[in-house]
Amino acid sequence: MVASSVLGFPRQGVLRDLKKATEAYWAGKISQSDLLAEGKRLRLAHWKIMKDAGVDIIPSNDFAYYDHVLDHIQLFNAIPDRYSKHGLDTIDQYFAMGRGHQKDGIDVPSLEMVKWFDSNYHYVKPTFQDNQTFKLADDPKPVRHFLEAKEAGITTRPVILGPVSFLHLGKADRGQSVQPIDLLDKLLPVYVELLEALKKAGVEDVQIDEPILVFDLPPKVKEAFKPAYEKLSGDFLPRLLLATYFGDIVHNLDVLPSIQHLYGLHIDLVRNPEQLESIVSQLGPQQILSAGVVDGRNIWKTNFKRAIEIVESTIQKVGKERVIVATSSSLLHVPHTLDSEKKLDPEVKDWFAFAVQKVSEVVVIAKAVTEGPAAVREELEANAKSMAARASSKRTNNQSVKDRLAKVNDEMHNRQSPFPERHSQQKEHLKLPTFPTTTIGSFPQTSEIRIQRNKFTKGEITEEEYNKFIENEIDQVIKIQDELDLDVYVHGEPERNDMVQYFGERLDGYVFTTHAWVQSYGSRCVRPPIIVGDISRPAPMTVKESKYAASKSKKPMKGMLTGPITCLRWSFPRDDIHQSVQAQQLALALRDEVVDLESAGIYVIQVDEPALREGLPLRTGRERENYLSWAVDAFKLATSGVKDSTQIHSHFCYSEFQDFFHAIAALDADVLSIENSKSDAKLLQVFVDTAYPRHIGPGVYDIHSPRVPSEQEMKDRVAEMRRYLRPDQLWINPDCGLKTRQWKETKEALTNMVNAAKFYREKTATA
Ligand SMILES: CN1c2c(nc(N)[nH]c2=O)NC[C@@H]1CNc1ccc(C(=O)N[C@@H](CCC(=O)N[C@@H](CCC(=O)N[C@@H](CCC(=O)O)C(=O)O)C(=O)O)C(=O)O)cc1
Ligand SMILES: N[C@@H](CCS)C(=O)O
Ligand SMILES: [Zn+2]
Repeated sequence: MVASSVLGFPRQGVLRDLKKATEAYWAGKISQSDLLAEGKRLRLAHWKIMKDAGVDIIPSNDFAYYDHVLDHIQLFNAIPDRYSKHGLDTIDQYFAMGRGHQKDGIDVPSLEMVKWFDSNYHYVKPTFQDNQTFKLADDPKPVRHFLEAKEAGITTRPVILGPVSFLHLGKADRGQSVQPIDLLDKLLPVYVELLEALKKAGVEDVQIDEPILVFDLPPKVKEAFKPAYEKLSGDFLPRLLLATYFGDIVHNLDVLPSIQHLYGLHIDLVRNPEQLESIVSQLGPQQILSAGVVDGRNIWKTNFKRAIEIVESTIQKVGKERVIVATSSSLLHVPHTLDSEKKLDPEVKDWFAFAVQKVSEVVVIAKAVTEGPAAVREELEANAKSMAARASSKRTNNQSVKDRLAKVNDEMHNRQSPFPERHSQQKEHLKLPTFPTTTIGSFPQTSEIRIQRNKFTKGEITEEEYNKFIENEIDQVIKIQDELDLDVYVHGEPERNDMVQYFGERLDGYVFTTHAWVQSYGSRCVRPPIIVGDISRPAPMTVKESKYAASKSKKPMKGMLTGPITCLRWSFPRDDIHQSVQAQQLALALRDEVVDLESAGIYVIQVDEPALREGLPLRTGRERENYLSWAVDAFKLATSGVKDSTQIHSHFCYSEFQDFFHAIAALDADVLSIENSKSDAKLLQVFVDTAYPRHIGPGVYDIHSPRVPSEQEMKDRVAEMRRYLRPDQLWINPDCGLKTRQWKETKEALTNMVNAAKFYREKTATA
């Protein structure tokens, strides 16, 4: 029999129940036990969905209140002193690491949070000390959750992050120099202890994730697998199925023979079906292959015919008893259920599968290969019909979009003049002081804004009333920026539900959902729009609000757009045409918007590309350069239609550019704002090494945390930046937009930020 398996399930629940409970707990509206009870309810509900669907191998310990990597930090007691010394309750200490803690006399910023591989999910980075020790938590969560499921009559396979990935995905704490992988010997005994405890609780198999095997790894990290997995195997421990996802592991094949004593291996055959042959050739004679054929990263229905062919070919190679049919990765990255979507056009709804539907898909595929296609004939026929309908739909063939694309030429990718000429015109035109201050676009999305938007969506208020409300919000935001004395203003983005969803809702070729939420970080979720066809812009998308704001402000107003790559990456993209074509279609739509903004009197335009980096293929080499080439072209196509005197900004909320700086430079943006407050200012060295000529605003404070940094902290940060950047080059801004913050902390933090900028402005003037 071929077993079916799911690598992980979304945590939030049908209506983002976990988000609501967590935020209510933070706000002091529910108790700790209420929150824990809600977590338990959700876990049980999700296990039951999988059990009722007939899944053979159901995951546990995939649930996390904030982030699963953070769970492991606490599980192994890799908790920096600054969090452990206050005697906080376990869960509060956990949230303090995730989001910072600033109350009851405790003031500690969060740990760094970064992208999980090439997804839009963020994990909390393990942060190690030179004298790091590890200790297994009392009552370890993987054991507790396994027993919880068992009590409900559900046998699960716990998921844990493997020791090599846990270390490699971490970093040395600020001021420390330890190389995380050197901590392996100290960490392994704690893994053994955990596995022993799991075995004692009745666990037979564990899914141990080592996703870093998809990267190009330093030799030292590669060599760490052998000793690690030797120590983690033995009759006294559960059997281990090592899981990889989001890429192929063929380049790390030489690691596999060293871990032959593993029970099995999981590989992603959605991304890289071609790796099957090589992997199978390295499997030991008894080892299981878990074939990831149901996409954990996108919402398209699985093509059963294709998936069954892959599984059948695996069976031919290793035999039925050694194959598992699985999701390609955890389903964390897809929304909960399609059943909640009552407004989707039935034509496209028939093309989609969310987590609940994907759970059934693995069961159908496993049954098809176990019992033969006749056992699931109806499902196979319906699936073939959906595939055919999608392939022949009119949505995917818009001739006018194709015609316009054919006319794109090189000239359309370049600004009229090089930067020095543009800069002198912009200087004349905008008259900005040194160390100009600005924000990244969004101001707090208050519950009042969300309530009014919700009322408008439901038809409870008219468009006129909603527009009036938005204008009033813009008025307020301008008044506050006047009071703060910022230099380049923004309109605050009150009309936007999300920086990608908003554009998806205004472009042809997209559909959007009502409940299809996906966790982005902590309690924050996004509702990615879905690209179903060729993209075009039926009408201006942002001009009305920006024009209104500009008419009310005395300082330059920055127009605010989401760039083509970010629109692509944070949507669910099509899988029937190359992403470069989708990016080009988006770029042309945005180019029209940029030109329309300029015509409306907006002379500073920011085109956000925070997703540019996460789109980088995970391995270095030709594939990466190819991506960067079309991604940079898309940005330039979107932004090059304006005059020299119009200043193009771009924004990235990450600080690691080292591996693709040439692409950032090639964007030719007049001003870049980047995240920098939580990373080492040394990362700015790349701007020095490359003699980067244009302007940069490295964020001076972290916006993910409610904590307000003092004026002195920001001055210190600016002082560090000044070691790398020329005074005439440096802008002062936060790390990212302020939509998740409250007004009180926003005003306080920005006051400190503007004061820090003024301090340096005066100092430079008198020097
Ligand atoms: C900058 N980032 C973004 C990423 N991806 C995106 N797609 N967008 C981003 O901005 N990736 C990297 C980072 C991640 N950062 C964030 C930051 C903030 C959020 C966030 O705040 N998400 C919100 C949801 C946003 C949204 O769409 N809001 C809707 C309201 C929807 C809603 O809650 N409706 C209620 C009813 C209304 C009410 O009564 O409040 C309901 O449906 O129940 C809107 O504004 O209209 C979040 O709350 O999690 C995400 C990623
Ligand atoms: N303009 C957006 C960028 C977020 S990455 C914002 O300010 O929210
Ligand atoms: Zn950002």
